[in-house]
Amino acid sequence: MDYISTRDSGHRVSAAQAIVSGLSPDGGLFLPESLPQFSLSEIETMAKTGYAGRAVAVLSRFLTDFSEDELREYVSRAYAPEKFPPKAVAPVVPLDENAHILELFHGPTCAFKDFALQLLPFLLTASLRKTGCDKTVVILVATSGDTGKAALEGFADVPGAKICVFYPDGGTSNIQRLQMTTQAGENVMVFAAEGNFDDAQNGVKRIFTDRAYAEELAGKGYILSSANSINWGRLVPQIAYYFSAYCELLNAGRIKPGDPVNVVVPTGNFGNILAAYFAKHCGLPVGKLVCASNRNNVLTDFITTGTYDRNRGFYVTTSPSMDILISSNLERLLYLLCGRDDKVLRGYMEALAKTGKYTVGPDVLAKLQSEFAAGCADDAATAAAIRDVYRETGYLCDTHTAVAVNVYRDYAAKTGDRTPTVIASTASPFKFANSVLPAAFGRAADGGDFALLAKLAELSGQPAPRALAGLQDKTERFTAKVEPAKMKEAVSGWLGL
Ligand SMILES: N[C@@H](CCOP(=O)(O)O)C(=O)O
Repeated sequence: MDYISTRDSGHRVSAAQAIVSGLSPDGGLFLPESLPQFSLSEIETMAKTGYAGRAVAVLSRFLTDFSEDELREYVSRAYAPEKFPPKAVAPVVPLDENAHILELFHGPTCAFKDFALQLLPFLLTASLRKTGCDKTVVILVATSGDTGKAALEGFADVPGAKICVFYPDGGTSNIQRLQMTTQAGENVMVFAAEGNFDDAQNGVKRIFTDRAYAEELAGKGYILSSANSINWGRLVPQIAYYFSAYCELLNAGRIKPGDPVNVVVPTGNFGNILAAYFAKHCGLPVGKLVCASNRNNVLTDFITTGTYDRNRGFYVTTSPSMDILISSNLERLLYLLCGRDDKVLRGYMEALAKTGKYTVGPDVLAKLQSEFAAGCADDAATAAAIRDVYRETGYLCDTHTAVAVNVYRDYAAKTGDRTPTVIASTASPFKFANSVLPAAFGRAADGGDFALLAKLAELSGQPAPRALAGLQDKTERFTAKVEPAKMKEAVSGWLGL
């Protein structure tokens, strides 16, 4: 199967080439030329296997230049028992009669990003081989909190790879920051970028599309790639866990084969919900896709009105991984909704770059609204959702998941939709103990990060993940700051150019 750039439908590459490049040189994102279809009986067969079997079944239909044996090996290493709990890689926990939490935070860095970023190093190094590239791959990452650590963990000391992460200075939780700044590995670098996530992401995209810089790097034996969800290799492993969630519901007798489920996703860069959209369009019985945002509610407004307008205040919230106003993956959805018309898509993206806004036509808006619902929750509503869910069910959710629960409850109340629902839980509550502790238990968030972790463990009766509690014994290695305009120079300096 070939992959096509959203900004030039004539630009076709193999899966391996798409994974190596990350972003298309024209600035577009790669998409499969068509979507593989899964029948109900194939989904029922998947339900009889474990997580690895489901992941291989999905990946092999998208990554057709990889053999099933290769994929099986990569998947078994990525989701090995020392990284994810073997019987509960992506468990589904009932919240009430209709709602279920898909827990995606049991990997090494306690966030859903591990599903893709434990696998991407295998996919990327194999893709370099398949494309005959003998250069060292330099992975640039912009993060609002979770991707950065997951990417560092995945790529640390991977031969033939170097990784550099930019996080917004002051824009992540302190635990998220420490996860990154204490990262071990000879091939890793972390910078605090001045400004917000959008500034960091724009800076990284500028570097990717700087052809002269790519040539300069090539001359020194380097090639750039991305571990953000602009890279197709980041997105495709996420499609697998929506199939897995459906299988879990079937196995638990919560649904019958063919029953539709709604999916609610807290999202900033639109990658996680887009993975659910792809699962739906590959044949998974999904009804509504509910897009949940925090106070940075540019996506809520877009889905409600058809106008995407990033000209608004940027807020630092208690769900920092979603503090984003330029949602990269929306470009992929728009391309599909406008019938793969690259000219129309380029028009939207040019308007976004020049004016910070665009409005889609009524046909695109109608298609969008037929599949997506949207809502948002500010920090107070998020805290109230954590408190209510904990009091009602004993379930402790993190701030991002709480945004989704709040939006789901609003959606269900407004529409009366009682379809069985999967709510993606994207991070461990312990990553955000400073917000979760006061919300769930009414305790003041004082005493330092690790005292808060310990208190949350004590009051909830759940152990704090070792990967987080262990941070207190680690030394911070990375303290450098950089202006977004100087990110390229920072990369060059780190590479010793
Ligand atoms: N929420 C992300 C922001 C980057 O998104 P990605 O899906 O492109 O990696 C984060 O936690 O960094």
